[in-house]
Amino acid sequence: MTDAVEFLVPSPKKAAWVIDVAQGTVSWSNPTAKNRFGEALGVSRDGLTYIDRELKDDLTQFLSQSDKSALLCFHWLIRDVSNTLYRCTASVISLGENHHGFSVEAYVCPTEVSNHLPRYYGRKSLPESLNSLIFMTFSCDGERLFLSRRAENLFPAVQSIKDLFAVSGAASYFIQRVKFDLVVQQELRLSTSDGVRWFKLEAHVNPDNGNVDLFAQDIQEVRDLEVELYKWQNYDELTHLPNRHLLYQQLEKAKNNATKRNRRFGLMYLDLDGFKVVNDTFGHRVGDKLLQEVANRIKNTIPPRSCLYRLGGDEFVVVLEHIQDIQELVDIAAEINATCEQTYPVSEMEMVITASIGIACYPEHGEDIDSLLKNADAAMYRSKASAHNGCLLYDAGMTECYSAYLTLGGGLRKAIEEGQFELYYQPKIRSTDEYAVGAEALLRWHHPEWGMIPPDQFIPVAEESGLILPLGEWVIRRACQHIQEWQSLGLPPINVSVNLSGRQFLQHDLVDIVQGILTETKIDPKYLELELTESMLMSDAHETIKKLHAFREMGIMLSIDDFGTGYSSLAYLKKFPIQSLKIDRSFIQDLGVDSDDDAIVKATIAMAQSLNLKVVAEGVESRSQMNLLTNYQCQEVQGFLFAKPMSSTDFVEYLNNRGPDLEAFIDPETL
Ligand SMILES: Nc1nc2c(ncn2[C@@H]2O[C@H](COP(=O)(O)O[C@H]3[C@@H](O)[C@H](n4cnc5c(=O)[nH]c(N)nc54)O[C@@H]3COP(=O)(O)O)[C@@H](O)[C@H]2O)c(=O)[nH]1
Repeated sequence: MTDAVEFLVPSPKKAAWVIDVAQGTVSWSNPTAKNRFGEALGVSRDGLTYIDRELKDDLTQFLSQSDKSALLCFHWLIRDVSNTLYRCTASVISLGENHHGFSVEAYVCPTEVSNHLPRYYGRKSLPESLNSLIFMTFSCDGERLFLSRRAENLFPAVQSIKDLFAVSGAASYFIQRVKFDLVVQQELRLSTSDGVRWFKLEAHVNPDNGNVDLFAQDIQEVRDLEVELYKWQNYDELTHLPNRHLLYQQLEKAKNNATKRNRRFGLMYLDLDGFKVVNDTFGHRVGDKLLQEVANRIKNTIPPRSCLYRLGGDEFVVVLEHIQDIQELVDIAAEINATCEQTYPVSEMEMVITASIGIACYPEHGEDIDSLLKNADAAMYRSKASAHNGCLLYDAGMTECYSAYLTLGGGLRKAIEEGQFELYYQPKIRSTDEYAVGAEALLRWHHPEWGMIPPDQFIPVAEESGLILPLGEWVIRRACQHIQEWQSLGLPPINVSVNLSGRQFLQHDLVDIVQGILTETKIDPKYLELELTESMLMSDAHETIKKLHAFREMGIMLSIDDFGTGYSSLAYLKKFPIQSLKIDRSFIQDLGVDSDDDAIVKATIAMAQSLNLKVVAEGVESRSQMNLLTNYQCQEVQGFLFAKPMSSTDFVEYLNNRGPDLEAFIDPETL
């Protein structure tokens, strides 16, 4: 190696070699070049490394045409042993008298550049392909020397390299790095004539003249896609709230902070009460709108520095850091409950929805994220089971109860197959003579291990899983079989009502199923009554009315259950072919105590009578309630004052004692 060559080689880390053009050989190469490029430098023969024939011809031609005293460069592409593309920059050097060669260095080459870079660009005008790239040259002081056509269009006002950058701090840092490292790749925001955009920059200091060659690749679209992808992975599309993925990340951070600083943080699990019914009856569009409204309301209720997440469906989680004591969490949850239950104007309706909340606090209720979430969920479930629109703080006893809930779904399927269900009957009492003139069929599950499970607990699970369809069909069939059995025992033929669930009512072949059961059990349809809820009627009104008329044409009685708790008004009910309505027991509870309830009950009875509807009051527990209802001219009552729900056998006995005389029997349809 000559002294000149040694002087030219900048750093042992950089691949560098020398080409003797006349011989067509690599006359010297440093270890980096040998290791990195191996045979790509040239083919070894007789102790010499011969360069590619075509390259030799090009270099020879280049030498013959150029002024060898000028610092000219020649460029070509080469791949290293791992197939990475490099750009070779060769400068003319003297290898002796009238004997010239090239000193070569290689730089990693961005793919886009590699596709366009011509074999030679020296100092001649840039070829078309390079003009379509964003390529710029600046002097070592940062002054603009050259801009390709595309760069010119994007950065027309650029005089100095600094003018390119959207953030001046980023400019100084980038320029410093280029001066120090000579080759820099970085993604930065540049100010273009189209506004600020993201670019991938690759800058090289040209070893021949110290100028900075800058290739820029517009990656704004890639960045936009990355942002979209991030949003898609971490945010809920409907409510724009962060999702489960971000929740786990924040919980980990909250836990680490709390552990380090010996602090608490709280977690609330929220689930909307009866949201499924809203979806089933009003459709998903209304359901979605309601979810957005609820999410906004909760977000505006929780304190700053807490965050609301949507887990999916109607489930939300609130994470509250910097909590002083657990009572603070309970107070915030109560506040959420209070704001949630205010009406929501959705699709020209005033909708009501409440939330059940379970609370867990770190570290008291779990030392890891999964346990905390599980325990808050268990508390939420417990809260929902005891009353809607409530909140409960986790305690250890809830876990057992919760696992029972989770296994209910699997148990239900088996229970249907193994006949663990039974229908109980609660009499409906005629106010004038207090005889039982009807009954409501109420489902009971005798679980082999857990004993009697109340319907409030398993009906929602059955709805969720779809098992309500076979179960609901079983209920109608069993009730009709009992009606038939009781009549064959010579008892007065009374009317029996069966509860329909929302999902069951939407079943497309429900009318056919009921018709099939009536044919099978041979009972007169007028003794069967279907109890619907207000929300069921609000769904697809046209389909609903069609279905209700089909039932009426069959002779089946129709009634509205839990009247007053839903969305409809008596005037609205006029549209439907129903015969009776049942005032919800929440209005009966405080009769004679809360004058508002008295007023509502009185007005409902009066209006129902004017519409020719029979009124049944449910949940009558005391004589004073009964007296008031009789005064208000309520035709029928149902409640523990007279009888709790009982098995069919007990009901037969009850009817024998309390049922109307056959001779004095009044046909329910005439009531
Ligand atoms: N889709 C179906 N739903 C059903 C079916 N069977 C029952 N259910 C629904 O489950 C809810 C709870 O029912 P249950 O535990 O049977 O409670 C009923 C009565 O026991 C109770 N009741 C009656 N009188 C009183 C009283 O004086 N006080 C008091 N605290 N409770 C009383 O009310 C329930 C009957 O309510 P309702 O149906 O609104 O008339 C309940 O919503 C059932 O509808 C089924 O087969 N399918």
